[in-house]
Amino acid sequence: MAFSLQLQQIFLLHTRFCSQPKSITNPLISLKLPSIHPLAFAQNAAVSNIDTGVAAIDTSAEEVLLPPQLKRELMPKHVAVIMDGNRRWAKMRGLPVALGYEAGIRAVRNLIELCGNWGIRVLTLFAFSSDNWLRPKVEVDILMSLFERALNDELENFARAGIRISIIGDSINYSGQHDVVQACQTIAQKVKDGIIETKDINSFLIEQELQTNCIDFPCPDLLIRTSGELRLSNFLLWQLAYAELFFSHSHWPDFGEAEFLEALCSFQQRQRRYGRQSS
Ligand SMILES: CC(C)=CCC/C(C)=C/CC/C(C)=C/COP(=O)(O)OP(=O)(O)O
Repeated sequence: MAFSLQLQQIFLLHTRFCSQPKSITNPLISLKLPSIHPLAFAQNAAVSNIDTGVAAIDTSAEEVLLPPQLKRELMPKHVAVIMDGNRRWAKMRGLPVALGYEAGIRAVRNLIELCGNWGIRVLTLFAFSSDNWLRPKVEVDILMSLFERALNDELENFARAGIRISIIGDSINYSGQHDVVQACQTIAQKVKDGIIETKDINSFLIEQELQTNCIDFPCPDLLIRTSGELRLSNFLLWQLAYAELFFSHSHWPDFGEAEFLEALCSFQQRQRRYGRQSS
């Protein structure tokens, strides 16, 4: 219950600070508009999307100061992160789990700042999945109260910075499979109501019905998962179709600037072919 109040606040923030591109016909093109600078913070089992059309943090390409290892023209527009290893980080130090998540939240703050500084427009964080409800109640409660506190603490700062947060998911939790299922249900209903015909169904239409529809979000270019796990765990299943994957051995609370830089350098060395032949 307390958490839904937060969601309400987030959506208020969303309505107030988000500046949407006008006359969008192709969502991918719309996100390249230089006047729109979305930075996203996906919360939930998924996170969200932060969009800033606000001059105060308009990090248009020319103004962004990048570390020398990175090439501006090869920067990802959207980074998605599975923030694994908070409990293990705490256990390794003989600390309670809650302190692992608190350290994880500090790593989130740091990453948001780095993305803002380096001109990455959208950041999506996998914070709580449908499967996470199966964890001991005490751990779920800890996570929920930390989300609530972190969002309460940060909302004003985000608003001031013009950062827009979108919560992705079915109420609090998120499942990539569920997102595809709900998109199919919406489309089936439109066919039933005679709004579209079966032959109109294509990947663009499905994308539009996803909770992360590409009008607000370009699909992630880069997925980072920490803590050495090599799985997608039901995260952004459709949207990660052409994402480059980077797996870090660091536990999430230890994922800082050096680790992010390593992931971005690795990303910039990839040859992205989107299913085409190599050149
Ligand atoms: C406001 C906001 C977005 C906060 C984010 C807080 C945060 C770091 C959440 C991570 C949640 C989570 C279920 C991680 C996965 O495993 P695990 O880390 O619980 O444990 P593991 O060591 O068993 O992988």
